[in-house]
Amino acid sequence: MLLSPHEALSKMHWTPEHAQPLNQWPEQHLDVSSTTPSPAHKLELPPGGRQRCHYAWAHDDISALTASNLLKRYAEKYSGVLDSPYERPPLGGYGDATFLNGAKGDPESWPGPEPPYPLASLHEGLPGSKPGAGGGSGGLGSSPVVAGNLPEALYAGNACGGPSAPAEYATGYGGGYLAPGYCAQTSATLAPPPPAALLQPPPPPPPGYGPSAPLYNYPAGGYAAQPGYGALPAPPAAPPTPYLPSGLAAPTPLPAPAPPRPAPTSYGFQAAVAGAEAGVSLKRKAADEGAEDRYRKYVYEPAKAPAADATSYPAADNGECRGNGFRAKPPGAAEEASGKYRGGVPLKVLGSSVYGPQLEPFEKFPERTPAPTPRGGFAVPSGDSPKGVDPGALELVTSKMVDCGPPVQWADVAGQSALKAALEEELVWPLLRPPAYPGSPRPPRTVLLFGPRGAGKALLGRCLATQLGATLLRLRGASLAAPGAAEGARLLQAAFAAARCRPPAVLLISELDALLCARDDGASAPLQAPLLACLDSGCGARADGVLVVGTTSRPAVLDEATRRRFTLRFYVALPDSPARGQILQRALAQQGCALSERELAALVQGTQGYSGGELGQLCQQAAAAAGLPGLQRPLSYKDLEAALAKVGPRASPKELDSFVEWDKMYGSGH
Ligand SMILES: Nc1ncnc2c1ncn2[C@@H]1O[C@H](COP(=O)(O)OP(=O)(O)OP(=O)(O)O)[C@@H](O)[C@H]1O
Ligand SMILES: [Mg+2]
Repeated sequence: MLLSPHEALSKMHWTPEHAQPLNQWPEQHLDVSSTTPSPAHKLELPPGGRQRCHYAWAHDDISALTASNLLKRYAEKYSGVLDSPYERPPLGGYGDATFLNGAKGDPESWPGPEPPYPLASLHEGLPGSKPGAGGGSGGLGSSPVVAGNLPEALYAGNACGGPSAPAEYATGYGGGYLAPGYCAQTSATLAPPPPAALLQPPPPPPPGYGPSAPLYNYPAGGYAAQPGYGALPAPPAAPPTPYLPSGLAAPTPLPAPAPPRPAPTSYGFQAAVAGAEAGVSLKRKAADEGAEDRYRKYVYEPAKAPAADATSYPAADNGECRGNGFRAKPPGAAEEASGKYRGGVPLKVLGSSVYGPQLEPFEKFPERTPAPTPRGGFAVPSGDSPKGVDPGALELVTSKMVDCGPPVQWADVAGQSALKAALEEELVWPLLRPPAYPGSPRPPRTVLLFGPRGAGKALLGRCLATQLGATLLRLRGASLAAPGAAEGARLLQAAFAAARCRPPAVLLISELDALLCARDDGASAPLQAPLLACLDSGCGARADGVLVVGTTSRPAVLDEATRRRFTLRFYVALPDSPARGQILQRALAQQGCALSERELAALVQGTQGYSGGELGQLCQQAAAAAGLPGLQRPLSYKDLEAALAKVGPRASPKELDSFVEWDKMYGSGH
């Protein structure tokens, strides 16, 4: 029987409007009853050869039933094409062979690699390939025959007119796996909506044909962008992976995890948006957080007797000037200090674990490069007597007020980590650092330390002098006020003058409030005006190399004028438990007493609210009660227990609250 598709169709649903597309089809006469192709057929083979065309040659005699089935099959195929209600590409674009077995028959180059599909349809044997199911596709694929034979059935459901992924593989194929030609989008601008038949839900994939075992073996990138799809971005080429079928694009690799963002610190955003003031407080907060670690490594060792030589703080300064009129510690000061304190018992020997980890020696303060040229006339002592200053008072100050005690390192101050960090960063470093540029803001020259009595304010003042390598001059407000207003003013002026003559110098004025208190007779504080005048002249614009440290346990006495003269105002709080443990250890070691860890912990517990000074008094009281040092026995815990009854904390909770309040209002915070 010799039939051509054209003839077959003409017997089925041939109508004149179908003539045009069908006329474009190459005539293919198939001798379905013959076992060999006719010479005409051989001539009509496309140049690609047999493998390419996949003609369904009949190699054996076939029965009438088979011939009928074949006829029906081709007829349905063509009718499926013709019955498709919506627009589709010209049939010639697909080539005749396309409708036969998916092979290309048209001479135009097809954008994509050779479909490696075998003759046997992949849909055969699949439940979804039954006639009528359509594999979820419409158009060309709506014909059960076509859908059963042609992988192009998948293309038909694409609203863009191009190939698309089936819905059940949308997640697997839809994103980065699909080549541009898949055009998974259903753009209304590109094509009219598919008919209702096309919206049929696709049949579920058979077992084993999930996204992980894809039936559709489209090679990645095998479908180049179709005309009009150019706007679609090409998905990244996925590397093939051994566990995927060949030709299937591997999942798009996840983007490399972003590097962990540094944990947000108190610096940065908040400081930037909240302005300079917030920045300062946040900076302190950060210092607070970091300070504990920074100072934990300091050794807290018992101090030895004052140096035999009184040159720890050289009264006559011949050293070079550094930075803002201050210089680093005198050469060898750090070594000298460590040498002096080396004989002490480190905390890790005596201390218990409750007092922190093992401590290491304090790092030396980093050496600063000397300023290229000394600044101002205070860099090198002039040797001239300051004008307008009583020479007798000056002599008195020089002989009596210059402190020649041992240097005090940061490690010698127990606890107060945040405060030490703030002092170092806001005072010591700016003073030692050369000015960034001519006319840059001057570092602070005045600092007020306020807090309960014995909290260590004077100790910190001495420490500042050590860190700055400065001459230390000490004044007591009560001592200045005692001889009378005139004498007190004279001494005050002489002290400031002496400090200016010996730069760098730290002028430590303890009990500052005594200079500001109103007299008993009701008259205003006679020394306040001289003090303010000295602060203005001694720390004024032209005064380099002098730092004034005022301390008070009554900050409320300071009026605003005095308060303003102190650029920085820091609260020196009572020592916390670890700091109390360190102070007690140091004091007890001097008495030759070593408590057990449990006893020390109990003592620390029992001395809550004690200042450093009171802890020292407690140990002295215990020693005195035990008759030491005449009694040749070590101090015991019982002695200290007995002393606890006699030496108690002086600062009341109400007083402590007032410090906190004042700090909130006027303090620099740390
Ligand atoms: N944190 C501390 N670490 C070590 N010793 C301390 C500490 N605090 C206080 N002391 C000791 O306590 C004693 C009193 O300290 P200091 O004179 O510095 O206190 P103060 O705050 O100036 O007291 P006042 O208000 O009475 O002048 C000193 O011997 C000091 O060594
Ligand atoms: Mg003091």
